[in-house]
Amino acid sequence: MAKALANGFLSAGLAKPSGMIASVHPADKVSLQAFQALGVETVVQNAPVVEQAEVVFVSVKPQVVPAVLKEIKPLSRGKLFLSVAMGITLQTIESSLSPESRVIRVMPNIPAVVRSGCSVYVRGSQASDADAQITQRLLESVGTCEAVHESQLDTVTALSGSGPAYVFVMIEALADGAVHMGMPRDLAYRLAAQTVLGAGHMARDSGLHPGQLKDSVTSPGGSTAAALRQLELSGFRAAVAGAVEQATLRCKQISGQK
Ligand SMILES: NC(=O)C1=CN([C@@H]2O[C@H](COP(=O)(O)OP(=O)(O)OC[C@H]3O[C@@H](n4cnc5c(N)ncnc54)[C@H](O)[C@@H]3O)[C@@H](O)[C@H]2O)C=CC1
Ligand SMILES: O=C(O)[C@@H]1CCC=N1
Repeated sequence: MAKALANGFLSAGLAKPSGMIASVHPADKVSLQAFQALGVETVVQNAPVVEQAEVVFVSVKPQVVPAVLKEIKPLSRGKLFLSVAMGITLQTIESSLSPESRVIRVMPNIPAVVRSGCSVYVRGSQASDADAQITQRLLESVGTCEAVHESQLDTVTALSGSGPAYVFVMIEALADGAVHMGMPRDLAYRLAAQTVLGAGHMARDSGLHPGQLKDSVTSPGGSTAAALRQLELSGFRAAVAGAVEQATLRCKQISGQK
């Protein structure tokens, strides 16, 4: 996620490679090379990052967050931390860093890499209006960004944080169906991806309910109606809604709420 954000900030012209520094696990050569390819200084300790940066993204796996916060606590005074870790609460982060640090929880998503992400954020107890503005500005440069209450964050994670994965599976499945019917795979992926993009655009911008948009595609007695019947028989809606529910529960499990 950090690489996607860095890439997005650079494409947006909001930051220069010389203005960023990234730390990676010493064994993680893939991340090392990815940040280096962006021209960003990359180190294998966290201290130089916290010492040099004013805004520090915490973008390690939730299980690694406690050890990283413990390590950087002595350096954290006066810094703004933006944590993208799922399931790690503001209370946990704030109590693990200097009381004079400021924390904001952010839930971005991976399309930030192409500046089509969507993010939400929640201000910690010490974060100022200026910190919220910095967060908003950074994340709006790579997509949409809005403030939410922390009680929404697990469900946001399950919907828009993880959501691109569900959509990628759908694109694969759409293409698989077309390939099964004899279409070349590259054409199938192009059409599937553009179909999702176009439908998403309409769902976002038309002001119409998704059900109305669905109806506009569904000619009486036609192919879409036949396809939709098959989706309903296969439990498509329940499968997708269930995925969001399961992901939310996993976030709560990680944060110790369940
Ligand atoms: N991948 C996604 O689409 C999204 C991920 N997130 C959050 O982002 C965080 C990172 O997830 P991913 O990027 O998917 O995982 P990842 O495994 O791709 O990245 C983790 C990064 O942490 C680094 N790392 C590991 N141990 C470290 C340590 N001790 N000190 C410094 N760096 C260390 C690794 O080198 C790697 O670059 C997670 O907390 C996740 O919940 C949030 C939204 C979306
Ligand atoms: O799978 C995960 O845990 C993270 C959180 C949201 C997207 N990826």
